[in-house]
Amino acid sequence: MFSYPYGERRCFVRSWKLSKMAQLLRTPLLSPAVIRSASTGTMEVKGPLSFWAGGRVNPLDMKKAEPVYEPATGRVLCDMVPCGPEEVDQAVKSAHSAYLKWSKKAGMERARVMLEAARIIREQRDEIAKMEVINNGKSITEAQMDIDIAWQCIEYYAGMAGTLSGQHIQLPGGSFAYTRREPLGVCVGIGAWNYPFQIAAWKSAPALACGNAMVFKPSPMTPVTAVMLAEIYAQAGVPEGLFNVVQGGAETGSLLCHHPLVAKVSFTGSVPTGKKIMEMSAKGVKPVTLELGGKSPLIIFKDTELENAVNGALMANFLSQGEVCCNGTRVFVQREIMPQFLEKVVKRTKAIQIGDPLLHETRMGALISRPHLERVLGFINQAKKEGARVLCGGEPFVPSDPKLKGGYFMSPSVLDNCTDEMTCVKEEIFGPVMSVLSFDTEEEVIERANNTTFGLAAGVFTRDIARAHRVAENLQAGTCFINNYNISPVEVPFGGYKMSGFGRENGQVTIEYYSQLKTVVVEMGDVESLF
Ligand SMILES: NC(=O)C1=CN([C@@H]2O[C@H](COP(=O)(O)OP(=O)(O)OC[C@H]3O[C@@H](n4cnc5c(N)ncnc54)[C@H](O)[C@@H]3O)[C@@H](O)[C@H]2O)C=CC1
Ligand SMILES: C[N+](C)(C)CCCC(=O)O
Repeated sequence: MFSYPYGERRCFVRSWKLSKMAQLLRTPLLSPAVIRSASTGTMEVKGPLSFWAGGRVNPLDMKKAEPVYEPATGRVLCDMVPCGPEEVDQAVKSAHSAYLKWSKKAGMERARVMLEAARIIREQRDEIAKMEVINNGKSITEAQMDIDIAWQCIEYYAGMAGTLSGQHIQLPGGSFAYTRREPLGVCVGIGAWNYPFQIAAWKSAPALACGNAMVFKPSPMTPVTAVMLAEIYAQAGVPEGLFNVVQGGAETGSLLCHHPLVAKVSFTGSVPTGKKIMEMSAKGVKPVTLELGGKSPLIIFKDTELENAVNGALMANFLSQGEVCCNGTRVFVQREIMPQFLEKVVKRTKAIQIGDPLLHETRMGALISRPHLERVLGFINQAKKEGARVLCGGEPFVPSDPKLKGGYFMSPSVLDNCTDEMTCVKEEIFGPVMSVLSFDTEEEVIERANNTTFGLAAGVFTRDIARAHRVAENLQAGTCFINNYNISPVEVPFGGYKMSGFGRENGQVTIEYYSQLKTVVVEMGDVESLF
């Protein structure tokens, strides 16, 4: 079992040594001009990618550096140097001292700084989106939407910071009680690689609005843009240490979960890791938010407006090369309209332009890594063996542009003839693979849709409003879309049922996951003692 290795005094000595050794860099990682002049295959990111105490820092042991790849070309983009126990301790301590200052500010004071951060993101939106594309492989059009959602999220919670308040409760004899909504302290965010900047914003915005500080660990595959967010918060005027980035993988993540000064962990990623996060956090009785995977159903009834349903199915499956946790990958189509639906959906899928993700006409970029691409292609092979029919795609794709030859591309796929028992229908593939299943009745499809351990999202397409709401009521999922799919306004709570996790991100309710309630009881009379 892991136990935190440092006592307070030793920790101080080590911290001092580390701060002497570590060079705190306050210059931005990348200037907007450098990013603007970059194109696919040209970018190199140099210098420290971790950030605490208001500047970028390199971990002590540079020998542990791991290469980070540009998915569209397969080139090395930068090195990711994981943080060990000493660096994690430094970052958490820097967050804690910032928390002591930030939590004493009025909500409106916090709001002003957060609005400035949102403004800077808006101003630098195209550059951040470009870096996201180079590091993640998704298309620039999508990355720009992701960055827009990120600043909107910070703006939304800035607006909420000034509204945080308690209750006044009248008690007998003029006595009363009141409640205070207080921050938790240092919150940890652990992110996945599919929405690197957006996940950092979804976690930090409500945390900071409530008066907390955050230490964020991005996925080791996408370390770049979280540091840009840290620089933006610093530029906006947060206290030094309020939003920190530590780089690393499982080991660094586990150090964060065990650190005694950490009050809460918010995690986005796979179910197996989510379980480990919960176990580790349980040792310190720390609350967790878990945003895990899914195998969401999308149900299309025969009375639907078919063009919209086809658009919905494409949006439900092919955003970010299918690497989206809430994707509606089990598409149930009512038998009578199956031929028309398949004809249209296959035609549209074949027309998806795959290629250089920095080009505006590209609609699908590269998957995150070579092993992940192979894993997704493995699911297609397995599906064929189990009797599914590949109507299109499902093959490695080599773009004509020579610089993209080493990229991790594949053609988006539609699988027909699927049954509920097939691996492609049961397991999260996390790639551009749509499995289509037919159904006859509403009752039957609800039962089949719910027959999964996941419960992140679901969708229904129909013109019958009573049916739409009845189906939404009966689907076991944290989000149900009616006549659309995968839109994510920041005002709307997002999170899972069943093994897709718990806790919510976005919306008003998330304030409750980043704050705690204190009750203050005030006696106005004399104390009546029983003794
Ligand atoms: N819900 C979602 O949005 C996502 C779901 N996934 C699912 O997970 C699969 C694997 O993707 P990964 O990035 O490998 O997900 P993962 O769950 O392994 O990693 C997510 C994050 O957790 C960290 N982590 C891993 N092990 C940890 C540990 N023991 N303690 C603390 N932190 C730890 C990782 O470094 C990363 O930052 C995907 O193929 C997909 O099925 C992946 C990304 C996002
Ligand atoms: C933005 N949205 C709704 C398409 C996906 C966000 C959830 C995730 O991290 O996969």
